[in-house]
This record gives sequence, C-alpha cells and structure tokens, in this order.
Amino acid sequence: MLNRPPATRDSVHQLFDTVDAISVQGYDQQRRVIYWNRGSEILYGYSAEEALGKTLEQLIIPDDLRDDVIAAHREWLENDVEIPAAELTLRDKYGQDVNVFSSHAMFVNELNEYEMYCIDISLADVKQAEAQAMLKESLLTSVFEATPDLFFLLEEDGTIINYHSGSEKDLYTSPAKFLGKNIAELFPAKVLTRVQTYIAKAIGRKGIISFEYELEMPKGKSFYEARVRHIKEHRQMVVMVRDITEKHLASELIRKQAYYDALTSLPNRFLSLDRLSQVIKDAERYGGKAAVLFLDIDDFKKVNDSLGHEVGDKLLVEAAKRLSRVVRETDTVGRLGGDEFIVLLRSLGDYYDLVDVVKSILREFREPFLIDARELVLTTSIGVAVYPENGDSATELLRNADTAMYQAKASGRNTYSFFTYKMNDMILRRLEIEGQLRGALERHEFEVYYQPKLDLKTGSVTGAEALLRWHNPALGQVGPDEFIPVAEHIGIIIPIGKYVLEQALSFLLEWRKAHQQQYAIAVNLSPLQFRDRAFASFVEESLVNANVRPECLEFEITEGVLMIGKSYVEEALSKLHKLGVKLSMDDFGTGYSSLSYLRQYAFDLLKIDRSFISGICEKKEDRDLVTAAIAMAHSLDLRVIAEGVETQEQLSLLADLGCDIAQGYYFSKPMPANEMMKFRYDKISE
Ligand SMILES: Nc1nc2c(ncn2[C@@H]2O[C@H](COP(=O)(O)O[C@H]3[C@@H](O)[C@H](n4cnc5c(=O)[nH]c(N)nc54)O[C@@H]3COP(=O)(O)O)[C@@H](O)[C@H]2O)c(=O)[nH]1
Repeated sequence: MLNRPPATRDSVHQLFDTVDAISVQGYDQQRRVIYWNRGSEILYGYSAEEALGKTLEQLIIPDDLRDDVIAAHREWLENDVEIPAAELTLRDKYGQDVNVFSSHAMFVNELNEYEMYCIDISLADVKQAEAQAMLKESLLTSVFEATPDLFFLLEEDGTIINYHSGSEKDLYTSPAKFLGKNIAELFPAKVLTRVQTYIAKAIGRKGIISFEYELEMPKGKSFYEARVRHIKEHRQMVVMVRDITEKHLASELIRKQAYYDALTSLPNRFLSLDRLSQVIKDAERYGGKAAVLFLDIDDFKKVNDSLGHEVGDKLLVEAAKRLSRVVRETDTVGRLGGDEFIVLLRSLGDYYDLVDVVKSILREFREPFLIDARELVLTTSIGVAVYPENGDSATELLRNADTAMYQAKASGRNTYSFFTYKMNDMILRRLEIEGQLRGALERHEFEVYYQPKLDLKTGSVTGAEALLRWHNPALGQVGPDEFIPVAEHIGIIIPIGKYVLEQALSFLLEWRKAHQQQYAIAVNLSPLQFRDRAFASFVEESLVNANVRPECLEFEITEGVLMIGKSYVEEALSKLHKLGVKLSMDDFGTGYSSLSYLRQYAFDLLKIDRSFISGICEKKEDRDLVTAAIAMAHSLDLRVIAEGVETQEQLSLLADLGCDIAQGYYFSKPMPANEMMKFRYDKISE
C-alpha cells in the first residue's frame, strides 16, 4: 500500500513505537493508515497489519461522527483549518466506545503529500475516576440525608466552615450564628473545655477520636457523642455529632435499676457492698476507721401483715429519708432488701463519733411515722462492725454487723450492739444446730419431758407442761431456747410440734390411767404452727386417737403468736376454743399488749412469767405486778399459773396472793415421762 516511507517515519516513529500508553496513528491524504503504533493496537484492538491501509472512518470513527470527521479533515487539507484537540468517544475493533483525548498534527512528507497524525490518550482511567467521584458524592449526599447526625467542618483552630444537618431544630444555635465563628464563642465553658481538649487530641492523629458531652437545649438536657477526624492535608477537622440522649437515658435507667433500690432510690445491696469495698480501700490507704451499720426495723413484718404492704412500703421510704438525713454527705445509706438497711461511715474520728451517729439514728426512728394519717411508732435495731478491728473485707464486715444486729435484737430491740467475736461464735453455733437439727426427728433424737403443775390450795398435782428436749450425738444436750428458734427458722417446727402433741397426749392417757387423776397436759405452741391451716383438725384428730378429752389439753401461747395479727391466727384460736381445748397466755408481763389480747381472745389461764416470780419476795414492783395480774385474771374469770417457783417463800406468797397453780424447780425440774409417772408431791402444806 505505502509506496514510500513518510519523511517522519524514522525519527518520530521510533519514538512512538516505544510508547504503549499513547495511541499514535498516521493517515495519508485519503485518511488511510500509514502508521499504527503499539499504543493504538492496545487502545483500539486492531493490530498494525489489520489497520494499515484502512481509513480512519473504517476503523475507529463511529457512524454518527463519520461525515464530520471527513469534512474536518478536508477543511484542514484544503483550507488549513486545524482540527482542534478534543475529548472524543471513538470506537474499538469490537464496537466498544473508547474515550480519548485526541490531538492532531499535519505533516508534509518528502513527496509533498500531507500526513495527519492523531495522538490519542485514553481517558478510561479519568472517566472511571470521574464516575467514582460522582458516585462518592452522591453516596455522601445520601448519607447526609439519611442520617440524623450533624456534620461540621472546622479549621484546626475551631472555626466552623461548613455544616450539614437534617433539621435546623437539632442545632444548638442557628447557622448564621455559628458559620465562620469559632467554637469558643458558642459553647458554655464546661462543654467548650471538653470539646477543645478532644479536638486538640485529634490533631495529627490518624483515625477517629470520640467523646461525649451534654448541652442544655430548649427541649431539656441533651447528650451527644462527637467523632472527630483530622484531615491533615487540609488542616481541617470533620466533626460528626450524634444525639445520644435516648441511649443515655436508657442506660441511665438500666444503671439505676442495677444499682439502686426501686422503692427508696437508695443504693441496693450490690452497690452498697461495692461502696463498702471502696470505703475499706480508702481507710487502708489514708488510715482511719470506717464502720458498717446494719439496721433492721423492729417488728416490720407485723406492719406489713396487719396494715398491708402499701403502708409497709411507705414506711420504708420514710425510713430511708430519715437515715439519709442523719448521715454526712460522704457516707452511704443503702437498702439491702426487705426492712434491712446499711449505713457506711467513712473517715471516723473515734468511737464517740460513731456512737453519736448510731444514737441519732435511733432518735430519728423514735419520732412517730405519719403514714396515711396514721401515726406508727417504729424502732430499729442496729449492729455495728468497725474496720479494721472487726474485719478487713466487705463481706466479713457486713456479716459481723449483721451478727451484731441480731445481738441488738436479742437485747430487747430499739438499741445498738457492737460486734464481738463472741457473737461470731454464737452464729457458728447456730449454724451447727441448724445442720444437726435437720433429720433429728427422723433419727429419734427428741424426747418430751414433763414438769408438774400444782394446785396451790389443795397441794395436788393438776397436770404438767410438756417441754421438748434434744439429745444430739454431736452437740450433746441442746436446750429448747436454742433449738426452737432455729427449728422455726428452717421450717421444721410444724412436724416437731405435731410430735410433741402426740407424745404428750399419749403420755397423758397413760398417766391418768396410772394415777386415776384428771390431769391436764400443757403444750407450747410456736407462732408458725398457726400458719398450718390444718392445725386445728390435726389437734382434733390427735385427741380422738389418744382418747383424751379436749379440756384436758392446754395450749400455752405467747404474745408473739397473737401479735402476728393475722386472720388465720384468730381462726385457729377460735377453732381450738370451740373444740374445748384450754388456752393459756404464756410469759404474761413480758410483752406490752398482753392485756388487750386477754380481752380479745378466749383465754382460760394466765401464766405469769418467771422473771416476776423470781423477784416477788424482794422487789415490791414485781409483787405489785403479780398482785394486779392475779386480780385482773380473776376478774376475767381466768385461772393463774405462776411459773418458775423456786422457793418456799415464793410459794407461800403466791398462795397468799390467791394464785391458783404453781410450777417450778421448787417442785421439780422437767423430767422424762417415766420419772413423771412416778412423781408424787406432798410438801405444799409445809
Ligand atoms: N414451741 C415450743 N416451745 C417449747 C417446747 N418445749 C419447750 N419450749 C420452749 O422453750 C423455752 C425453754 O424451755 P425449757 O428450757 O424447757 O424451760 C422451761 C422450764 O424448764 C423452765 N422452768 C420451769 N420452772 C423453772 C424454774 O423454777 N426456774 C427456772 N430457771 N426455769 C424454770 O421454764 C421453761 C418453761 O417456760 P414456759 O414454756 O414459758 O412455761 C420455753 O419458752 C418453752 O416454752 C415445745 O415443745 N414447743
């Protein structure tokens, strides 16, 4: 095709042959290819052999450009109108678009013929980059529109240069007030310091730094999370701000629920113990004493049972307020659960300070509580454990304060008690008893003893009181004073009580037969036995089985039973009364309201507590009380039993005072059934 080589070939073509990235094509006056470099092969897909001799329009010009290209080429040849460099979309061998930046040059060869050279640079990368940039921009726009977050662009010095916000109401202030302004002019001092600190931290750092802050907004306090990224090349910061108020409030609520008591808003057991650990650590580090006060409201259960849980709850809230009032701000008041509270006192000067606080708490509680227009008098028992003397861990101190609280209860309530290691021994003993008591009934470790009761006028035995004894192989002889409360606590008093009743009735039958006397047997009842709804029926059945008449059975009931104030107690007492069983008020004189109970329930006997009998000869007050009790009981048609009679003097005095029956060591200590069977008494007339 080409008859002769073009003038430019040697010098320029050699250069173009080495360049793959640029397409260089040479055309003769008829636009036939005379040169087609490697770059053209790559860009348009035609090899040099395929291209040479073909016209420009046959190869790479799309149909719609064909006429314009031919015309432009002609114009250039004939009128010297240069074809300008331009971006063009041409076509490759496979009919695909090829975006190029095309420049053109016209040469005259040695034969005086024109040759046009086209130099095409592929714009594929540029186009792709452009497309990506456009995509990114539209993505960013969509993100801005879709997210409720605020975006700010800041200079490194804090000047706000741009922002994006879904809604103007989310902004702290109007754009007119913040655009071009420095953040220092906008935020309140406290927030500003925080924002500036984190912006300073973000400068020069790769990645994102985030922090939280709060602002007073027209709708109330709002919480935000800010994420800051430094764009080093532009010396700018992108700050994305998210409203996390809802999340913050939700986690605050969860935190409250996890750490605070819902009723009183005081720290709960978990947080109280955590604070206690902190108090111990501080005392360890800085020296000084700390104390744990374990409080339990006295007889709170009775309030709940008699006045209802709503009143109980109100009382607890009021108690929490009173406690918080007494302590310093640095101290902690917590609720451990139920009616148990804890007070943590840190940095105590000396024991006097501690005692002062404890006494103020007791004083606060002595003021009547006004709940639903009702005045309630409540007291509290406080156990105190001191760091470091009584323990060096939170659990140990709490346990010891708890032990001390029990001691305070045992000392009559409405008082406080400091922990001693002796108390700890008591607790260990109690745990031992608890362990051994389980299964004791099945192992036949119990035995019922009997203590006789005598008629003070006739000197004859009227009956006996059944008193339980426990012989345990590991613990030896354990007194009922010790094991009955534990049996109540672990819930085995009901089967134990049934055992005592059955034993006592079967003994009574034999005893009466053997002596041919109308003896009566007295059995003690624990408050918990009244919870057993089937108790009265059980008594009835037992009487029938033992062939004992109901009036020969007496139940000794302490004030504790009556103070439960529940309808089931009344129901059981009335059933027992209807059955014909005798009821005896035990330990009379030790409680506060026995008198009102005497009027309320159908008692037959009144048993004066031995604490009054022991002092009857020496103490006028005791004598007066016993005198009054006997007179009052008789006026109510009750017979009077004096318990704990130990001397002839006591006996004579009681007889003079008109007491009906006596029981005590003077006659006999409680004894096993076989001894009781043999018991005879003839000293009363001495
Ligand atoms: N619910 C039940 N309680 C029971 C049962 N058996 C006993 N108990 C109660 O345990 C408490 C202690 O009883 P106990 O150690 O048997 O003491 C009784 C007598 O031994 C003692 N007593 C009698 N006379 C004297 C005396 O002259 N001096 C003196 N120091 N103590 C004496 O008094 C106890 C009898 O008390 P009370 O019942 O109040 O009449 C005691 O509260 C028992 O009630 C049981 O089976 N179930």
